[in-house]
Amino acid sequence: MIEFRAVTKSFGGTEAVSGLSLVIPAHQVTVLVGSSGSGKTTLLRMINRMVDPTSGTVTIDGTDVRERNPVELRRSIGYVMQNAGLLPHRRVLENVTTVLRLNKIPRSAARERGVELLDTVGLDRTLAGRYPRELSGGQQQRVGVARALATDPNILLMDEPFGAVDPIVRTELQDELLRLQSELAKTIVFVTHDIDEAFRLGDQVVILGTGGLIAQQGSPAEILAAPASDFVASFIGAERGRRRLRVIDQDGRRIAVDDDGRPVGVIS
Ligand SMILES: Nc1ncnc2c1ncn2[C@@H]1O[C@H](COP(=O)(O)OP(=O)(O)OP(=O)(O)O)[C@@H](O)[C@H]1O
Repeated sequence: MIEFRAVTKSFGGTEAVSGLSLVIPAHQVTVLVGSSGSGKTTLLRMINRMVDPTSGTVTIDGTDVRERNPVELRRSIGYVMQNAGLLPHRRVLENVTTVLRLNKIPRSAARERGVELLDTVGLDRTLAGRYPRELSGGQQQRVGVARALATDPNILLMDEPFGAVDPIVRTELQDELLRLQSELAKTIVFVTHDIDEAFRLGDQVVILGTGGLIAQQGSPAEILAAPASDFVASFIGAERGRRRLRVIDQDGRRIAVDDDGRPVGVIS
Protein backbone atom coordinates (compact mmCIF):
# COMPACT_ATOMS: atom_id res chain seq x y z
CA MET A 1 0.00 0.00 0.00
CA ILE A 2 1.18 3.49 -0.85
CA GLU A 3 0.00 6.36 1.27
CA PHE A 4 0.22 10.13 0.81
CA ARG A 5 -0.31 12.02 4.07
CA ALA A 6 -0.96 15.76 3.85
CA VAL A 7 1.47 16.08 0.97
CA THR A 8 2.26 19.47 -0.49
CA LYS A 9 4.66 20.19 -3.30
CA SER A 10 5.50 23.74 -4.30
CA PHE A 11 7.66 24.74 -7.22
CA GLY A 12 8.56 28.36 -6.50
CA GLY A 13 5.17 30.03 -6.15
CA THR A 14 3.18 27.20 -7.76
CA GLU A 15 1.53 24.59 -5.58
CA ALA A 16 1.45 21.51 -7.77
CA VAL A 17 0.01 19.42 -4.92
CA SER A 18 -1.78 20.91 -1.91
CA GLY A 19 -2.13 19.02 1.37
CA LEU A 20 -3.20 15.85 -0.39
CA SER A 21 -3.95 12.60 1.43
CA LEU A 22 -4.55 9.43 -0.54
CA VAL A 23 -4.33 5.67 -0.03
CA ILE A 24 -3.30 3.57 -3.00
CA PRO A 25 -4.20 -0.05 -2.25
CA ALA A 26 -1.87 -2.90 -3.14
CA HIS A 27 -2.51 -5.18 -6.12
CA GLN A 28 -4.95 -2.79 -7.75
CA VAL A 29 -4.88 -0.21 -10.51
CA THR A 30 -5.27 3.36 -9.26
CA VAL A 31 -5.65 5.92 -12.02
CA LEU A 32 -4.82 9.58 -11.43
CA VAL A 33 -6.76 11.64 -13.94
CA GLY A 34 -7.04 15.36 -14.40
CA SER A 35 -6.36 18.15 -16.80
CA SER A 36 -2.93 19.45 -17.66
CA GLY A 37 -1.11 20.89 -14.66
CA SER A 38 -3.28 19.22 -12.03
CA GLY A 39 -0.24 17.60 -10.41
CA LYS A 40 -0.55 14.02 -11.68
CA THR A 41 3.06 13.57 -12.72
CA THR A 42 4.31 15.29 -9.59
CA LEU A 43 2.30 12.86 -7.44
CA LEU A 44 3.60 9.87 -9.35
CA ARG A 45 7.21 11.04 -9.05
CA MET A 46 6.94 11.51 -5.31
CA ILE A 47 6.43 7.75 -4.99
CA ASN A 48 9.89 6.91 -6.37
CA ARG A 49 11.59 10.08 -5.12
CA MET A 50 12.16 11.66 -8.48
CA VAL A 51 10.44 14.53 -6.63
CA ASP A 52 10.45 15.03 -2.84
CA PRO A 53 7.45 16.65 -1.12
CA THR A 54 7.76 20.15 0.33
CA SER A 55 5.81 18.85 3.35
CA GLY A 56 3.91 15.73 4.32
CA THR A 57 4.95 12.11 3.85
CA VAL A 58 4.74 9.37 1.28
CA THR A 59 4.98 5.84 2.63
CA ILE A 60 5.23 2.46 0.98
CA ASP A 61 4.02 -0.34 3.23
CA GLY A 62 4.42 1.96 6.20
CA THR A 63 7.99 3.09 5.45
CA ASP A 64 8.62 6.73 4.60
CA VAL A 65 10.20 6.80 1.13
CA ARG A 66 12.69 9.39 2.41
CA GLU A 67 14.27 6.64 4.50
CA ARG A 68 15.04 4.76 1.31
CA ASN A 69 18.05 5.29 -0.90
CA PRO A 70 16.63 7.06 -3.99
CA VAL A 71 18.60 5.02 -6.53
CA GLU A 72 17.68 1.69 -4.95
CA LEU A 73 14.08 2.82 -4.54
CA ARG A 74 13.85 3.79 -8.22
CA ARG A 75 15.31 0.50 -9.35
CA SER A 76 12.79 -1.39 -7.24
CA ILE A 77 9.80 0.33 -8.82
CA GLY A 78 8.80 -0.05 -12.47
CA TYR A 79 8.37 3.20 -14.40
CA VAL A 80 6.80 3.57 -17.83
CA MET A 81 6.85 6.92 -19.61
CA GLN A 82 4.80 8.39 -22.42
CA ASN A 83 7.32 7.92 -25.20
CA ALA A 84 8.63 4.67 -23.76
CA GLY A 85 11.93 6.46 -23.00
CA LEU A 86 13.97 3.71 -24.63
CA LEU A 87 17.69 4.12 -25.16
CA PRO A 88 17.91 4.73 -28.92
CA HIS A 89 21.34 3.18 -29.44
CA ARG A 90 20.56 -0.02 -27.53
CA ARG A 91 18.71 -2.93 -29.02
CA VAL A 92 15.32 -4.00 -27.67
CA LEU A 93 16.69 -6.79 -25.49
CA GLU A 94 19.40 -4.56 -24.04
CA ASN A 95 16.78 -1.93 -23.23
CA VAL A 96 14.69 -4.51 -21.40
CA THR A 97 17.64 -5.90 -19.44
CA THR A 98 19.41 -2.65 -18.51
CA VAL A 99 18.25 -2.60 -14.89
CA LEU A 100 18.93 -6.32 -14.48
CA ARG A 101 22.51 -5.72 -15.57
CA LEU A 102 22.78 -2.73 -13.21
CA ASN A 103 21.62 -5.11 -10.48
CA LYS A 104 24.54 -7.39 -11.42
CA ILE A 105 22.44 -10.20 -12.86
CA PRO A 106 24.76 -12.23 -15.13
CA ARG A 107 24.39 -11.51 -18.84
CA SER A 108 22.98 -14.90 -19.84
CA ALA A 109 20.36 -14.95 -17.07
CA ALA A 110 19.39 -11.37 -17.92
CA ARG A 111 18.97 -12.28 -21.60
CA GLU A 112 16.83 -15.28 -20.69
CA ARG A 113 14.60 -13.15 -18.49
CA GLY A 114 14.52 -10.47 -21.22
CA VAL A 115 13.10 -12.78 -23.88
CA GLU A 116 10.55 -14.15 -21.42
CA LEU A 117 9.47 -10.56 -20.78
CA LEU A 118 9.00 -9.99 -24.51
CA ASP A 119 6.58 -12.93 -24.43
CA THR A 120 4.87 -11.47 -21.37
CA VAL A 121 4.07 -8.19 -23.10
CA GLY A 122 3.05 -9.87 -26.36
CA LEU A 123 6.11 -9.01 -28.45
CA ASP A 124 7.62 -11.45 -30.90
CA ARG A 125 11.06 -12.62 -29.81
CA THR A 126 12.41 -11.83 -33.28
CA LEU A 127 12.20 -8.13 -32.35
CA ALA A 128 14.84 -8.58 -29.64
CA GLY A 129 17.71 -7.48 -31.89
CA ARG A 130 16.03 -4.41 -33.34
CA TYR A 131 16.67 -0.82 -32.39
CA PRO A 132 13.75 1.18 -30.92
CA ARG A 133 13.40 3.30 -34.09
CA GLU A 134 12.70 0.08 -36.02
CA LEU A 135 9.55 -0.54 -33.97
CA SER A 136 6.06 0.96 -34.13
CA GLY A 137 4.94 3.29 -31.35
CA GLY A 138 2.80 0.55 -29.83
CA GLN A 139 5.68 -1.94 -29.91
CA GLN A 140 7.97 0.62 -28.27
CA GLN A 141 5.46 1.05 -25.47
CA ARG A 142 5.37 -2.71 -24.96
CA VAL A 143 9.16 -2.70 -24.68
CA GLY A 144 8.80 0.09 -22.11
CA VAL A 145 6.41 -2.08 -20.10
CA ALA A 146 8.71 -5.12 -20.40
CA ARG A 147 11.62 -3.04 -19.11
CA ALA A 148 9.55 -1.77 -16.19
CA LEU A 149 8.64 -5.36 -15.28
CA ALA A 150 12.22 -6.66 -15.57
CA THR A 151 12.99 -6.77 -11.87
CA ASP A 152 9.50 -8.05 -11.04
CA PRO A 153 8.67 -4.93 -9.02
CA ASN A 154 5.62 -4.83 -6.76
CA ILE A 155 4.84 -1.31 -7.91
CA LEU A 156 4.47 -0.06 -11.46
CA LEU A 157 4.21 3.67 -12.15
CA MET A 158 2.83 4.54 -15.58
CA ASP A 159 2.85 8.17 -16.76
CA GLU A 160 0.53 8.60 -19.75
CA PRO A 161 2.08 5.48 -21.26
CA PHE A 162 -0.41 5.18 -24.09
CA GLY A 163 -0.80 8.89 -24.81
CA ALA A 164 1.21 8.96 -28.01
CA VAL A 165 -0.30 6.05 -29.94
CA ASP A 166 -3.36 5.96 -32.16
CA PRO A 167 -6.73 5.00 -30.68
CA ILE A 168 -6.77 1.42 -32.00
CA VAL A 169 -3.31 0.61 -30.70
CA ARG A 170 -4.19 2.41 -27.49
CA THR A 171 -7.16 0.09 -26.95
CA GLU A 172 -4.93 -2.92 -27.66
CA LEU A 173 -2.38 -1.73 -25.11
CA GLN A 174 -5.12 -1.15 -22.53
CA ASP A 175 -6.43 -4.68 -23.13
CA GLU A 176 -2.93 -6.03 -22.76
CA LEU A 177 -2.42 -4.16 -19.50
CA LEU A 178 -5.69 -5.54 -18.11
CA ARG A 179 -4.63 -9.05 -19.13
CA LEU A 180 -1.20 -8.62 -17.56
CA GLN A 181 -2.70 -7.23 -14.39
CA SER A 182 -5.08 -10.17 -14.05
CA GLU A 183 -1.98 -12.41 -14.03
CA LEU A 184 0.53 -10.26 -12.15
CA ALA A 185 -1.65 -8.26 -9.71
CA LYS A 186 0.85 -5.42 -9.32
CA THR A 187 0.17 -2.18 -7.49
CA ILE A 188 -0.22 0.09 -10.50
CA VAL A 189 -0.44 3.87 -10.41
CA PHE A 190 -1.45 5.10 -13.84
CA VAL A 191 -1.60 8.73 -14.97
CA THR A 192 -3.81 9.90 -17.81
CA HIS A 193 -5.84 12.92 -18.81
CA ASP A 194 -8.35 10.67 -20.60
CA ILE A 195 -11.39 9.86 -18.46
CA ASP A 196 -12.38 6.98 -20.76
CA GLU A 197 -8.99 5.37 -20.18
CA ALA A 198 -9.29 6.04 -16.43
CA PHE A 199 -12.67 4.33 -16.19
CA ARG A 200 -11.53 1.43 -18.34
CA LEU A 201 -8.38 0.63 -16.39
CA GLY A 202 -8.94 1.87 -12.85
CA ASP A 203 -10.12 -0.17 -9.90
CA GLN A 204 -9.86 3.18 -8.16
CA VAL A 205 -10.01 6.50 -10.03
CA VAL A 206 -8.73 9.71 -8.47
CA ILE A 207 -9.91 12.87 -10.23
CA LEU A 208 -7.61 15.81 -9.55
CA GLY A 209 -8.93 19.34 -9.70
CA THR A 210 -6.87 22.48 -10.09
CA GLY A 211 -4.15 23.23 -7.59
CA GLY A 212 -3.41 19.61 -6.80
CA LEU A 213 -6.56 18.83 -4.83
CA ILE A 214 -8.63 15.67 -5.09
CA ALA A 215 -12.00 16.42 -6.66
CA GLN A 216 -13.28 12.86 -6.17
CA GLN A 217 -12.00 9.34 -5.71
CA GLY A 218 -13.81 6.03 -5.99
CA SER A 219 -14.53 3.19 -8.34
CA PRO A 220 -15.61 4.19 -11.85
CA ALA A 221 -19.16 3.09 -11.03
CA GLU A 222 -19.24 5.18 -7.84
CA ILE A 223 -18.02 8.28 -9.66
CA LEU A 224 -20.40 7.83 -12.58
CA ALA A 225 -23.31 7.21 -10.23
CA ALA A 226 -22.69 10.22 -8.01
CA PRO A 227 -20.29 12.91 -9.24
CA ALA A 228 -19.18 14.82 -6.13
CA SER A 229 -19.33 18.30 -7.66
CA ASP A 230 -20.17 20.27 -10.79
CA PHE A 231 -16.48 20.15 -11.63
CA VAL A 232 -16.48 16.34 -11.62
CA ALA A 233 -19.79 16.19 -13.49
CA SER A 234 -18.42 18.39 -16.22
CA PHE A 235 -15.04 16.63 -16.25
CA ILE A 236 -16.57 13.23 -16.78
CA GLY A 237 -19.36 14.77 -18.85
CA ALA A 238 -17.10 16.37 -21.41
CA GLU A 239 -16.71 13.00 -23.08
CA ARG A 240 -19.88 11.45 -21.77
CA GLY A 241 -21.97 11.95 -24.89
CA ARG A 242 -20.52 8.75 -26.24
CA ARG A 243 -21.28 6.92 -23.02
CA ARG A 244 -24.94 7.89 -22.82
CA LEU A 245 -26.08 4.51 -24.03
CA ARG A 246 -29.44 2.98 -24.77
CA VAL A 247 -30.43 -0.56 -25.55
CA ILE A 248 -32.10 -1.65 -28.78
CA ASP A 249 -33.41 -5.03 -29.73
CA GLN A 250 -31.81 -6.52 -32.85
CA ASP A 251 -32.91 -9.98 -33.99
CA GLY A 252 -33.66 -10.96 -30.42
CA ARG A 253 -30.34 -9.70 -29.01
CA ARG A 254 -29.92 -6.64 -26.82
CA ILE A 255 -27.46 -4.21 -28.37
CA ALA A 256 -26.09 -1.15 -26.56
CA VAL A 257 -25.88 1.87 -28.84
CA ASP A 258 -24.48 5.35 -28.25
CA ASP A 259 -26.18 8.71 -28.78
CA ASP A 260 -25.49 8.54 -32.51
CA GLY A 261 -27.02 5.08 -32.77
CA ARG A 262 -23.64 3.36 -33.21
CA PRO A 263 -23.55 -0.10 -31.66
CA VAL A 264 -20.96 -0.34 -28.88
CA GLY A 265 -21.59 -3.86 -27.66
CA VAL A 266 -23.94 -6.76 -27.07
CA ILE A 267 -25.53 -7.03 -23.63
CA SER A 268 -25.12 -10.55 -22.36
N1 LIG B 1 10.19 20.83 -12.02
C1 LIG B 1 9.22 21.76 -11.99
N2 LIG B 1 9.53 23.07 -11.82
C2 LIG B 1 8.58 24.00 -11.77
N3 LIG B 1 7.26 23.76 -11.88
C3 LIG B 1 6.88 22.50 -12.05
C4 LIG B 1 7.85 21.43 -12.11
N4 LIG B 1 7.16 20.26 -12.29
C5 LIG B 1 5.84 20.59 -12.33
N5 LIG B 1 5.68 21.92 -12.18
C6 LIG B 1 4.40 22.64 -12.13
O1 LIG B 1 3.53 21.95 -11.25
C7 LIG B 1 2.22 21.87 -11.76
C8 LIG B 1 1.78 20.40 -11.87
O2 LIG B 1 2.57 19.76 -12.88
P1 LIG B 1 2.44 18.23 -13.23
O3 LIG B 1 3.41 17.94 -14.32
O4 LIG B 1 2.49 17.42 -12.01
O5 LIG B 1 0.95 18.18 -13.79
P2 LIG B 1 0.24 17.09 -14.68
O6 LIG B 1 -1.14 16.98 -14.12
O7 LIG B 1 1.05 15.85 -14.73
O8 LIG B 1 0.21 17.80 -16.07
P3 LIG B 1 0.32 17.20 -17.58
O9 LIG B 1 -0.95 16.43 -17.80
O10 LIG B 1 0.40 18.45 -18.43
O11 LIG B 1 1.56 16.37 -17.61
C9 LIG B 1 2.24 22.63 -13.07
O12 LIG B 1 1.81 23.95 -12.81
C10 LIG B 1 3.70 22.60 -13.47
O13 LIG B 1 4.03 23.69 -14.26
